[in-house]
Amino acid sequence: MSALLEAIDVSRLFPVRGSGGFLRKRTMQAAVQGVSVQVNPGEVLAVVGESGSGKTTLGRMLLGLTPPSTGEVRYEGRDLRSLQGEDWKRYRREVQVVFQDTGGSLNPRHAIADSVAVPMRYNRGLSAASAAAEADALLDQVGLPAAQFRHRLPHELSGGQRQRVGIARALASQPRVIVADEPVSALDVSIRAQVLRLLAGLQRERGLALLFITHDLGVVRALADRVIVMTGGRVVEAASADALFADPQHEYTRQLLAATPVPDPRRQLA
Ligand SMILES: Nc1ncnc2c1ncn2[C@@H]1O[C@H](COP(=O)(O)OP(=O)(O)OP(=O)(O)O)[C@@H](O)[C@H]1O
Repeated sequence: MSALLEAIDVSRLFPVRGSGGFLRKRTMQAAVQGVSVQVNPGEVLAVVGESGSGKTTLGRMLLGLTPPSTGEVRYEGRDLRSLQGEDWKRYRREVQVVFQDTGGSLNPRHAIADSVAVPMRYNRGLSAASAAAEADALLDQVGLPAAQFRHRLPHELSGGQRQRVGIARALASQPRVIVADEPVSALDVSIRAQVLRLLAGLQRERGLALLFITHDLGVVRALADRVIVMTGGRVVEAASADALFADPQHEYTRQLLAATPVPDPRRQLA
């Protein structure tokens, strides 16, 4: 199977901050070093590792938000740097993101139905009326009945509801890939499973590829087909989820598994 989205030997350097917050000239630190990863159509690939291991930086490179210092990112086999005009727009439309805190990316003065309709109009050229109808249908699908929710403002929603809007907004562009960066970590434990179940259901129904960034191995076990494990900006293990949990190969993965109780996946999403 050929990869839909891939990083080939990417590294990303950032300037190191001195203790006073000053940028020390020419002192650079690699957030990601020599990482290759393939996201195949329709699969759930989890990127797991402790805080600071480079997961978000890798996700941002795949999203075209942070350019790699070296190496390349390809969509459908083409280097992002070579994409122009319609090809670039199509990539931006087909590869969407769900952040940890969607609230911050929603316009506080826009009704949520408008936030969902905007990408339909601008990315897909729908008329205002078609976008409004489709936005209503999407809100229904993510568990926010449109009749009740369409006119609400972001601050009138709970964190879990805002995250549902974030998912609807990502889907509004009819993506083929969603990069979800810790999408439930900021939510109350009690509602994490609901939002995860929603994401997993939509991924399956729509055959989306999902790159799921998390430090939560329970989530990995419940959702992922494949897993890559990062530490210190490098990938130390890549395996199917089943193989990773049954027979971790790398010492770091074994430590991660030993440090975290991983509940039965059936209970996570049941
Ligand atoms: N814009 C930036 N400028 C400077 N350093 C950065 C920047 N972005 C990331 N870093 C550094 O790169 C390293 C990796 O960060 P990154 O956010 O990718 O890790 P992470 O695994 O996603 O961590 P977390 O789970 O805490 O978000 C960290 O040391 C971080 O401080």
